[in-house]
Amino acid sequence: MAEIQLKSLAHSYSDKPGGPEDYAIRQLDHVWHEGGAYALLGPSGCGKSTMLNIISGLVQPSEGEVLFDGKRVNELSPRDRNIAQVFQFPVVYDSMTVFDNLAFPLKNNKIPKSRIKARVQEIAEVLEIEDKLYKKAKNLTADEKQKVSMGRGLVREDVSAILFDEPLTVIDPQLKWKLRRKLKQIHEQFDITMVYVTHDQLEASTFADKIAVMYGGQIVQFGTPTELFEQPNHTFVGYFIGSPGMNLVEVERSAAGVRFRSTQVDLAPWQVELLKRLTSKNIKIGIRPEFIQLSPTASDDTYEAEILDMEDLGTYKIITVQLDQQEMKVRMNEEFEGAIGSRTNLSFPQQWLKLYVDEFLVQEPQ
Ligand SMILES: Nc1ncnc2c1ncn2[C@@H]1O[C@H](COP(=O)(O)OP(=O)(O)OP(=O)(O)O)[C@@H](O)[C@H]1O
Repeated sequence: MAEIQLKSLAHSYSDKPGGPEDYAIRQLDHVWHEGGAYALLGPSGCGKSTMLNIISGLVQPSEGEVLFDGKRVNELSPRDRNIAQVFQFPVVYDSMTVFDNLAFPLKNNKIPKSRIKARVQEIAEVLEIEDKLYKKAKNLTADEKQKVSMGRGLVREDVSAILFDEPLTVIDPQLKWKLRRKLKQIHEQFDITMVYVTHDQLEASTFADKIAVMYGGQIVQFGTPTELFEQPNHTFVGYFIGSPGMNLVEVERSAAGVRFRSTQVDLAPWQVELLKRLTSKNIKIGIRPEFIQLSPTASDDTYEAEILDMEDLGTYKIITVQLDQQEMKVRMNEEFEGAIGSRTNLSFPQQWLKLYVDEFLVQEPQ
């Protein structure tokens, strides 16, 4: 097991990178602590696979250092880094039995035969493939093959970390949740540093204790699922996490806060104060659909809006409202009654109204 530290890391696939847009990873510092269960979450092309490949040694970073337990490993080959990597598609030797596939990494490391047998048996039991041990891998289903791929990573006791690159892509939807739970159990049992790459927020939050959200080659937030939901540090996190994502509205400065068109939105005094000190005109307010309140009656702190649409999702409803030409989503419980085309009154509880300048959250001074 190891702590993995990325120090001033950047990577461009181009020999002569011009601007930041030529970088798959833009200057970042990050630590994956020993024994943690982490997810690396982000949209296609944001640099997730590049980061995993840099950690495992398949890609040499153009700038910066990779440290395992404080020691630089940039010059070490993938084999010498002792990292197991599980890819989207199973990597198994079809002509070998499941036993031989699982034993392969151990035979390579010259582990005694009796130990290999015991360890392969243990891992096969954990993955529930012990009845397949003497079958040829080519006769397995896609998800069984992927279990073997995972097993090949888990079987080595000296492994520093296991990196999973969208490992459930080829798995049947019904089996996905089962395998995800299995991975979680494996983490608890073996206490190995695990980094799980996905673009699916549900997969990320069921597997990981902490999630790194990646966007445009940068980690824009590293936090627990609750932190990412309640306190998104970047507009992208607000938009990407949640279903639907955060309502984000472009605004301008005003005396007591901000405004869009003729709608004045008061902010907390500390937010007004900090906004005065910043010069950027790229200002947004953000509020999650779960935190907007709707009421049939108007009061001093409500805004009159129109209900444009209602989507009944069984246990809750997603209401689309329009306030001063601005559409917003509101999540209400199933009892909510309202008619499309009717008026309603919105309020934005101050604790959940976030302010973003240049896409980053303006944080309350401690
Ligand atoms: N071998 C390569 N040569 C050149 N550019 C590459 C190479 N691999 C990736 N890229 C580019 O680097 C950027 C990051 O890609 P990367 O595969 O790391 O993202 P990702 O988040 O893993 O995406 P996906 O989920 O689609 O795999 C993308 O713009 C991609 O086109």
